[in-house]
Amino acid sequence: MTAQKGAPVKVTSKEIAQEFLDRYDTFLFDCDGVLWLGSHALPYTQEILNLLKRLGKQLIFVTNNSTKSRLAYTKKFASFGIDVKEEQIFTSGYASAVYVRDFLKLQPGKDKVWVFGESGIGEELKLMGYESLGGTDTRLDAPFNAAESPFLVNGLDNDVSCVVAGLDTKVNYHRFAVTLQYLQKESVHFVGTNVDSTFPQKSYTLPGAGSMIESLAFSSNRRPSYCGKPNQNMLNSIISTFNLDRSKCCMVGDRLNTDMKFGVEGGLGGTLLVLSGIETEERALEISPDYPRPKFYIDKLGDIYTLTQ
Ligand SMILES: C[C@H](OP(=O)(O)O)C(=O)O
Ligand SMILES: [Mg+2]
Repeated sequence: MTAQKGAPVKVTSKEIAQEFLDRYDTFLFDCDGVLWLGSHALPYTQEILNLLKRLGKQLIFVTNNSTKSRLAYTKKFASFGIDVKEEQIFTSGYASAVYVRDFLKLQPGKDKVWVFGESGIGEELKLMGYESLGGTDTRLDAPFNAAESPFLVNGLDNDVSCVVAGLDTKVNYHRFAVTLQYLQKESVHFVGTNVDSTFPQKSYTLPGAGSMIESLAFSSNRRPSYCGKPNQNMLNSIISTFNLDRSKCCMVGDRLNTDMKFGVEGGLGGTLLVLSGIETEERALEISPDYPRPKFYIDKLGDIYTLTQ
């Protein structure tokens, strides 16, 4: 891993903030912990994004949160008064559906996908022509009983060729039990949306997708192919889609082992760690073999707006 040369620089003055803005043409933004915490927008999120638009910067949003589709995320942005097009948004659910289509090359109309997760996964798969089972099916909310589960009493669906697992805030033993049956079939691929151990909210840090996917990995004794950050397939497709100059791009995120690793391993011109989500200043400054240090860091993204006005 290419370590970020030199100690991270904290953005605390107008001069540093302006120099930071002038360096890059494109900003790739993580969402949870950077722009918002759950349903609460972080301070000056709308203002800083509008400032960047006025400066002619390109904005791309890259979230490991697979619970919503790209289209659903445009509605979340709109609820905060921010106009974002679907094409600007990349989720780990979308990256997983691309992996199913382009890497596993499953056949729509023939190969089905069992989903452990929320609507964002099934909706992206559906847009690519795949039928998915499980996911938000409310029959999974019932307490698990092997003799009564509609997913087991008639046997597993033999057309299921892949499991895609992500964050599921309605997680229960029924979902784990049926998903494990599919994972016990060697012919069924195991795809994980993202490795995040936790999920930042306004007042709490909650279990993240990785904590659920790793539970499935442990019980099935199988390793998932993770598709979200820091997987470089997602960054490579973003770079080629928008024909970007990596040296003029900056990744902005709140997590060292996903967002900062994604940017540094992707050879981007810079990284900005925000301390409004998962990480602390101590962790931003420590040298670790597991993740790179950011080039810049800041208490919260909106400080760039307040420092430069
Ligand atoms: C935390 C992560 O989302 P992100 O921070 O990548 O938007 C997730 O929701 O699992
Ligand atoms: Mg985040």
